[in-house]
Amino acid sequence: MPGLTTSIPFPEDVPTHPLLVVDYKLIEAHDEHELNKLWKAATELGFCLKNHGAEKEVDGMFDMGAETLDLPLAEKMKYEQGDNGDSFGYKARGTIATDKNGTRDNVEFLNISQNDTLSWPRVTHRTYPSTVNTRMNNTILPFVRKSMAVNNTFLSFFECKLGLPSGELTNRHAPSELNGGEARCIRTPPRQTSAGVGAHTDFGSLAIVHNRLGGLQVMPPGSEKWLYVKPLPGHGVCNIGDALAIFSGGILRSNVHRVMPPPGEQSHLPRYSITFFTRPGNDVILRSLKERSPLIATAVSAAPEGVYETGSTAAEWIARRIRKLRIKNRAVSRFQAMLLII
Ligand SMILES: O=C(O)CCC(=O)C(=O)O
Ligand SMILES: [Fe+2]
Repeated sequence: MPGLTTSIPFPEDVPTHPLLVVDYKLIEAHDEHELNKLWKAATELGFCLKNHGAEKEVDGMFDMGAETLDLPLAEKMKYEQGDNGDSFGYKARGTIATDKNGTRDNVEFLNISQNDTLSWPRVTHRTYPSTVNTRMNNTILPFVRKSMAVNNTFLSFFECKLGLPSGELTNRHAPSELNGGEARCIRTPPRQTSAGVGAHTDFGSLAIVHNRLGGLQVMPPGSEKWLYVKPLPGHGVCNIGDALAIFSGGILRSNVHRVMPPPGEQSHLPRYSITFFTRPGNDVILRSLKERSPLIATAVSAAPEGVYETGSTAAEWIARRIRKLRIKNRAVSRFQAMLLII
């Protein structure tokens, strides 16, 4: 079980940022102290989640991810996401940029759509390698369902705290609609020296990241310093994405994070992570819900004009962000720029 390797401990001497730990069992029990902690974390820097109930499913996802990413490259390339802004499928190494200079990444992704998982064996968006298909019912579906339930609980809670009518957030994430929600496995080869995933905020609404090795880093607000998040066994790391930041007029914070090689001796191991992303329905317009909540209206009025009015649907927003990352698209635009100069 490659993702489960804990034989080399996280080093003691690297700077870490201790995220707040939220206990999902207490959230389900409406424990006031825990709910306050969740709200604080969601409006500041994200949090670690324990007792999420998907521990067994997460282990299965690490196995499924490793089995799939171990397939021959030619087989995986049949499912490559391409340069048009699609996320689902396989992302080969070296296809996206990790910084402004266009430095190529060194990670592979396997992205499995929430819609495809729920409609399996009917194809909603695309097909997947055989190692995914054989695990769809017994591994991926239970993982996706449990992760959706956790995120849905959070969305309902945020609705309430933001003073939104019930359903304003959850209905924008209806599983029956086409959406960009996905389960992701990332693999970084051992002994890397540069970023695996460059600094970013997540495109969608909520992400739960599970990892066994270090590598995930956050930049706390008001700081210029990257700090590792030390993986805690059985815990997920929850991040708010851009869509929730926009809906809430910035009250919910999408935090900046990146993936670096695991620290110290852990860098000798391949690194796997498993993430579930909840994203709004494809046709949902990304704009603040200021008409639906006085609290959000106040937050928006204090922000520069128009920052929470993207004019984009969730599908356009995500596709644009992914297209921009793909090296090929950058190469084309540099070439076009050259033609313009000549
Ligand atoms: O691998 C990780 O720890 C985080 C991955 C991540 O941030 C992402 O896929 O958006
Ligand atoms: Fe991320």
